[in-house]
Amino acid sequence: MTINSPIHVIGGGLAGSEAAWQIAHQGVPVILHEMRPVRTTDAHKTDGLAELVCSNSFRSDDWETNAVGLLHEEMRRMNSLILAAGDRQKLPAGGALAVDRDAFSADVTARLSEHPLVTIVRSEVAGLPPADWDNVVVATGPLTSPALSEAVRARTGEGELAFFDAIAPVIHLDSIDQTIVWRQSRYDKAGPGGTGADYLNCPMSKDEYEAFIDAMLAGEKTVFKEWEASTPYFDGCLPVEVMAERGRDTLRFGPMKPVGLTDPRTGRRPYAVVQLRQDNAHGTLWNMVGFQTKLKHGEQVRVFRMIPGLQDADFARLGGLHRNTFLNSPKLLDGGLRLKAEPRLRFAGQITGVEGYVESAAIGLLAGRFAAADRTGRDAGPPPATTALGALLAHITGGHLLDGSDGGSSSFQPMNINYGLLPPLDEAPTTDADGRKLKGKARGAEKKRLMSRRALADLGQWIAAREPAET
Ligand SMILES: Cc1cc2nc3c(=O)[nH]c(=O)nc-3n(C[C@H](O)[C@H](O)[C@H](O)COP(=O)(O)OP(=O)(O)OC[C@H]3O[C@@H](n4cnc5c(N)ncnc54)[C@H](O)[C@@H]3O)c2cc1C
Repeated sequence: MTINSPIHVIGGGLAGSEAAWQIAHQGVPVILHEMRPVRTTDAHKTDGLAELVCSNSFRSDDWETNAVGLLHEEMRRMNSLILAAGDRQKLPAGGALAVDRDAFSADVTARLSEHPLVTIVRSEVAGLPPADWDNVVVATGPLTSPALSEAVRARTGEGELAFFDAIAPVIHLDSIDQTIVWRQSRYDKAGPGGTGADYLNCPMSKDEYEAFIDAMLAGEKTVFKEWEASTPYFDGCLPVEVMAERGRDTLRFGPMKPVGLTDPRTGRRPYAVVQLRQDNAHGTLWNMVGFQTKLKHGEQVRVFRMIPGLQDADFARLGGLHRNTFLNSPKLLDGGLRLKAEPRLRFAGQITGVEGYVESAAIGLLAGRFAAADRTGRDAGPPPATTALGALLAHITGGHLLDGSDGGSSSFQPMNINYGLLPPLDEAPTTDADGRKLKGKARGAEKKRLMSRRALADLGQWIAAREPAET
């Protein structure tokens, strides 16, 4: 293969469009295969590239104190098509970046159609790509066509490609009240790789438990979309409120069972327990074990803050349950997003286990650059882990802790970008720029500011070392 042999990108959504753009921008020809309008998904309505299937918002555009805003800024500095089109087609939306969805999709479609190195083919890739496609980016999204998802599942192994996400909330460690929770594994069992004190435990008295069950039963839930409802709940993925509906004690004998745990404050076993398990290698994020839920987001915050120790919880991710095709990426993909078992196939977008328009496009950006670098022999390398781009990549390719100790084969579930994915600062700030002592929210905001500045400085150096022309 020569530098003029095309790279194939499958799927012209947020990730595939960005990947194709990045590849072409590196001077490599690219063929973008999009199945719409020949075939479509249950959510898409048009034949436009990068169609936004639901909200028209890319969320906060504040790069200083919001992680998705930081990701926007990093992508702008990396010549992102999705961010440039978003900026061109933006609508007034306060601090958020919201776009005119039709104009945005038309803009992306036009830029790619006009690019001399991009060819757009409107057809489904209905199985693994032909053997002579040596460099492929698969960006077919949460609603990948059945023929291709079956082929990927056959290649990756049963159980390594999920068709539903069952997301339990994830909480920032520094918002958990350490005077109430304690570290202990059930019966102090160390298990493989554990210490016997691997979980954070939130104890509940009988009254607290009863009030919690009442709140959960009364809480407003989201409903499945019509096409999602035909798929039944999977074993082990029952929403916590559905379990509560089956009997007031079901949770106390299920995920909230207190057996093998002793509250050091009382010396006794509590009436019920909510367990939190470490979610990332940095140890900054903890997920609520067994708490996948369809409670509305506002209700989750209200109800879950009733749990002792979580009264001030800052949620990095709230729970949910959706149709969603995604890989067990930390196990299957290498650091360059290639399938370890078949490195010609690289994955991008939501199918890699990131969540959201911007995150999907961000992984498309990296996959496109990595694919082009393979072709040209230039060093793409991963962006520093201190950047939002690098942190997201690190999370899906290994930073998330794969955990089998609760009996599940994988606890990997889709993730939005958040500051908990970035390595903590060497030293947390105690004073502001004027030397005033920082407390509470102001301290948290200053921490984010410092992490954002570190990210952009590190990204700048990384870009300068690789692409002097772009600095
Ligand atoms: C119903 C729904 C609502 C969502 N709402 C939001 C939201 O409001 N905000 C948010 O941030 N995120 C939302 N998401 C999550 C997610 O960020 C988006 O789905 C996002 O579009 C994912 O980007 P992607 O490029 O990975 O996939 P997509 O944008 O879905 O792109 C995949 C493309 O691949 C094509 N394709 C699929 N299979 C094949 C094949 N075999 N051959 C050729 N082409 C193929 C599809 O037609 C599609 O164009 C939602 C997801 C769903 C399913």
